[in-house]
Amino acid sequence: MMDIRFDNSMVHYPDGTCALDGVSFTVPAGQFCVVLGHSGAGKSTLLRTVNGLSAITGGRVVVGGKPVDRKTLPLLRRRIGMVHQHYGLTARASVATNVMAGAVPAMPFWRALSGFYTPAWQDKACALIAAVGLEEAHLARRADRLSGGQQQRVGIARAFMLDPAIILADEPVASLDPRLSREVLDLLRTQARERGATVLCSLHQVDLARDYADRIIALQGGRVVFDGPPAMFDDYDARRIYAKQDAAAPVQAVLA
Ligand SMILES: Nc1ncnc2c1ncn2[C@@H]1O[C@H](COP(=O)(O)OP(=O)(O)OP(=O)(O)O)[C@@H](O)[C@H]1O
Repeated sequence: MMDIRFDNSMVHYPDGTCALDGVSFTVPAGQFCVVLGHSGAGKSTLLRTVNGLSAITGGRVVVGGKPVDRKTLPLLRRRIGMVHQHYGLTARASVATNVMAGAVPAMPFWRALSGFYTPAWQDKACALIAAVGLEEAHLARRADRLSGGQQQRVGIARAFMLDPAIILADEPVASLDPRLSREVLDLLRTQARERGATVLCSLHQVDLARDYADRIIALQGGRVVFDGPPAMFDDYDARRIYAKQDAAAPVQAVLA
């Protein structure tokens, strides 16, 4: 179990864009924390500071008591699973191979290169594929032959291959319809709870955030403008964070 602490964290990209402007909050171990905000608010950047894909330019990000830096990152990355908006699967590889690929960070380089997975990894992948609700018949199917919802199930299984303490899910349901979005978020939350993982999940749908989050963080212009339980996140807050981008759109469109 690991917590994540943002301590006045800043990210200025080399072109001068300030994507995170002094963010401070702590995600306790085991929490399902949803990050909301309009496009460009800094959600992806926030998530990516946790596994070092975006380098902080000020403040600190502390994971499980250790600051994220060049020294801690190699080991830390093995404790972090990622779920992507577009699933991030190898299209022509099988479901089983895609899930086993989640073990690559813990494998010797030559093994990863040759794609040689030990029986233990194969068993683990099978168990995870079953846990995310995919039938055995799917094991050998090509990833790109699956529906979007099934592909994201594969993405979730892969993310749990190394028993991560943390899951970073960057808009995991943005490419799915509302029914599948709920199924996938249900699955992600259940798996994270059962396995004791802390989740930082960016979403743009307010209704989903309200239903699935233990806690909502809303970002605007790289700053935290809301931090609290879903029940406290009211329509006023939703209007406020989406006001800029959706000034011309009815609020209901965002809340629907
Ligand atoms: N590599 C980069 N170089 C320069 N600016 C960047 C880079 N990545 C992101 N940005 C900028 O930083 C700001 C925050 O971007 P970020 O992707 O974190 O936001 P977001 O809330 O995840 O948006 P979206 O929902 O569209 O993915 C935006 O202004 C974006 O244009």
